[in-house]
Amino acid sequence: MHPSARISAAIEILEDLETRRRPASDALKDWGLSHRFAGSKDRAAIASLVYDALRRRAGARYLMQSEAPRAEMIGALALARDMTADEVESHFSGVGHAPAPLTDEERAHLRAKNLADAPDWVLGDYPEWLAPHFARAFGDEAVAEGRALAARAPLDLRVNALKATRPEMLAELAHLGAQTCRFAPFGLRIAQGAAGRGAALDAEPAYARGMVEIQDEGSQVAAALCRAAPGEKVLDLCAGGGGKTLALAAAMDNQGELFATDSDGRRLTPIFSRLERAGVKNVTVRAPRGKADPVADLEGACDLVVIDAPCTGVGTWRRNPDAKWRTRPGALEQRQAGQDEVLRRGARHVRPGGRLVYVTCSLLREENEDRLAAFLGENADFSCENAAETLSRAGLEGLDGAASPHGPGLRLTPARHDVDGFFVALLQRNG
Ligand SMILES: C[S@@+](CC[C@H](N)C(=O)[O-])C[C@H]1O[C@@H](n2cnc3c(N)ncnc32)[C@H](O)[C@@H]1O
Repeated sequence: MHPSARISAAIEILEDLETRRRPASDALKDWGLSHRFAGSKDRAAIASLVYDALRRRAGARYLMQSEAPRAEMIGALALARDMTADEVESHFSGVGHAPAPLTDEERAHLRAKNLADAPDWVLGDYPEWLAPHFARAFGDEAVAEGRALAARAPLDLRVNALKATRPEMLAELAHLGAQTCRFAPFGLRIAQGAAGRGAALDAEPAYARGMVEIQDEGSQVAAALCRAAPGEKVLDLCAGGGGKTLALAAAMDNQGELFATDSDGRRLTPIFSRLERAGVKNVTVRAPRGKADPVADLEGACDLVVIDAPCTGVGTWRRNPDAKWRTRPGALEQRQAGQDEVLRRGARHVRPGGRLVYVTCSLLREENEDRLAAFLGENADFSCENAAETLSRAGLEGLDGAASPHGPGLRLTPARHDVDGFFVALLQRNG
């Protein structure tokens, strides 16, 4: 397909999102099914255009003074792709499958490119309703953090220490431009290609054999901060598809016991094949059965309980820009209640002297420091390590600027650390 025809297709998909209010991945899939002539390169390029438009939706709408999908696309080409007004116009020729030429009004807004008086939520490209929450979390850095969350993410891999070493995998994946990550001890990073095209990892033998896993560097650091050690009894209470479980098992060198469960059994489905592929032997998956607690026997018995809590996922917007517009204000309150509940549940399974780790991929205080403070207020037998202690115990002293300014706990952000946003707090149950 001609690049202009891809832009037309992306506008069509943005219109579909607007009218049917459904996830971008569903709309893209349906578009592919009904346009079978489009090859994989076309589909990837169209998806990248749609996601770029979602990343810069607030800025594009403000720039173009319109919420129309076509205006979003024009604005996004200027803001996310740095196209000049002439370049944008060259795609909107109306010839063949290209979108119709710009109207005088569209041309005027595009050429003025005026964001000078835009509010912070437009400059940072986050939903208006989140503006007070961003200001509360980041103060003067709200725009910078929003902008970093609106950027494209690189592809991060974790070398599976059960099967390979980082130097081996660095050499194995050199042709993809792999580099060592800045903070994660087993991390490799592969930059995105032009126009957001990622590396074809599925075709790599190292990936097929479980020597590397896809995992954002922030998530890898969160797992490393847990200090899971060989021989320990560990519970991963919100294991989902097993991203953290695999990292914890590798840190334990397959020794000791690691229990993985989740309140939603369907979410555990991918974990079985992932464990197999990664050569993990010390994990027992406990899927929920009816109302019975599948880990009731572990109460008061675990050296370490990891709570990778359900959250709004604000920290993952770089990879999932659709989510920032789909999350509604009510979701935040709902998440907070879920987080309090899962913290209470997790605490019961920690042995005296054991550790409880609270992790979210959110950056909002309401889901992080506030939940931690509420938990500590109700549970005098737990105390929270300070950030410097947590970093030095995990051998991650180099992680500058990670101490949360709002209380104990650590905050990794895309603007400061160039990783997905995460919050991590290490709690100790007094002996
Ligand atoms: C952030 S996701 C987990 C991601 C996963 N740990 C990973 O690294 O791939 C949060 C998970 O918590 C689960 N969850 C929500 N409430 C829960 C509860 N009360 N007990 C256990 N799991 C819960 C959700 O079903 C969801 O799968």
